[in-house]
Amino acid sequence: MDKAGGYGIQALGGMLVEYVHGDFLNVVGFPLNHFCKELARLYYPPRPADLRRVRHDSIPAVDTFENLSDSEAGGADPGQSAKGGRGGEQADGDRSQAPRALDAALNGADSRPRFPTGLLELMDGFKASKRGATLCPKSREVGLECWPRGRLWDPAALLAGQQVDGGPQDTSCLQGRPGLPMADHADQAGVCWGSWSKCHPPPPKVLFTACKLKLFDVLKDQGPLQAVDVARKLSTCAGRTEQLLDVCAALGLLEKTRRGYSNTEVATLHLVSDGEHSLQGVAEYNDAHVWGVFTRLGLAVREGAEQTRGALGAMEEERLSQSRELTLQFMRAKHSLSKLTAHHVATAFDLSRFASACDLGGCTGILARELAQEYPRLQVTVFDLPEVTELSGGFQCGGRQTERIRFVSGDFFKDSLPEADLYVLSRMLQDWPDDKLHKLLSRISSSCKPGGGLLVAEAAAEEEGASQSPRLRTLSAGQPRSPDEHRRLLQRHGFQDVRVARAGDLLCVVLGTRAAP
Ligand SMILES: C[S@@+](CC[C@H](N)C(=O)[O-])C[C@H]1O[C@@H](n2cnc3c(N)ncnc32)[C@H](O)[C@@H]1O
Repeated sequence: MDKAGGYGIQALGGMLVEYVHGDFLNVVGFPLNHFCKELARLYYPPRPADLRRVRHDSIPAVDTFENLSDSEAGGADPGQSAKGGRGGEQADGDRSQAPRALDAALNGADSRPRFPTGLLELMDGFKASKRGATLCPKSREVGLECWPRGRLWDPAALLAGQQVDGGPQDTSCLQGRPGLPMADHADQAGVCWGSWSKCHPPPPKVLFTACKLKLFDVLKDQGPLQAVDVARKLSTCAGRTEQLLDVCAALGLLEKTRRGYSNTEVATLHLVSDGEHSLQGVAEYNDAHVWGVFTRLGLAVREGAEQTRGALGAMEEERLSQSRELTLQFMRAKHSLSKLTAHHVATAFDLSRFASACDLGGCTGILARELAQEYPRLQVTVFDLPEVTELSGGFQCGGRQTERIRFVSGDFFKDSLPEADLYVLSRMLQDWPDDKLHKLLSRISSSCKPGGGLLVAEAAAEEEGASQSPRLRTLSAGQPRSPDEHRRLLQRHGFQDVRVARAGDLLCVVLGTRAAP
């Protein structure tokens, strides 16, 4: 009986406690959070990237930590965390960030999941691939232990009309669309799909189909379930559903035990449609608008990438004005991906010297929100096409930092750019053909004041000289660039002191400072 209440909340006695309102550690008896905040005010804080999440196994409900932060965000947001941190180059440091960074670590706010590289490669895996690769990319990170077979995508072999191991011929059985063999999608150059077997549908398509059927939602709420029960709930064919479930299990998206199928961690986190970190939007968009383009690989090679893009009807952005539903689908895809990367981009460098930023093509404003959250003095403008900004309201989730974010409609090729100390281009450059890319960069360069900055975040391509996988880009008129190519691009447009950082597995972030003209 050495405890005030007769038991220790940090030990077995924690079982008696339903929830804690406030600071768990205060209840334990030592206000460690407060103590550390005070320490952080005295000393320079560690970078978020260097912090490890503090775990207390004896804490009865981890949720009790969620709202401890008195940081700018007004509480813990599962979207903010310390996994990324000022990732690349040494930031100069900003003392005003100190309590926040430490709060985040101590308060368990670093609940951002590890970057699901394997899953995204699975979703995007059909766009380009490594020749002869087994496509088992870093799969352990996300639980994608193995793919059904090796050498799934080999563009060179496809073009040569050779057979490719383990590929699908017909996914229609899984989609309930009888008699629509993949051969129907074969492009005009005669790309041979014939060797894909019905038992080994293309992994991305399996994933898209499972998402579309809401398979992961059903298992989240009611799993583990036997195949026949899943089929009943989805109103699908029992035999085909079992095959779909088995392939999902082989891909590491589901677990199969005697009790039935259940979601793996990666599925729970990223494939359940209402999850905070759901990538359903990406799956939905890729399935509806990207998959079909890949099947026109031969046309792309014969007539050029822009032709292939043209096969969709128009450039992606031009099509946005054609349908509100398409625009929303596009925004959902960018939004869900950006949620995973925005923090890495915002913290790749210390941007605290800038008072204002403009995210060009900022879409739903996820990066703007992260920037405003990370830099308490920063005013952020999201600049995007009118059809996008008009729908952006549906993606906002409040928070104090939104007062410092505004949305401006316009076309960055025609309209004057909003004034800002820092211009941001996230995932904007690699899809544009060179002429448009240079036009955009030169407009930014003219608007940017000396001493101002340009921050570019793009999917990281291999460094020049590294052994590069052969690529066939079927979708885009642009091209991925290596960090050095980005550096030269910015220098060419009047930016100096260009620094490069890696942000997560996916992105390369580049920051340049506008030289005096
Ligand atoms: C590939 S998305 C990138 C979205 C976001 N930056 C991200 O990192 O997820 C391209 C964005 O640029 C916008 N965009 C395309 N052309 C534009 C233009 N001419 N003027 C303004 N925004 C444009 C699109 O509406 C879209 O939101």
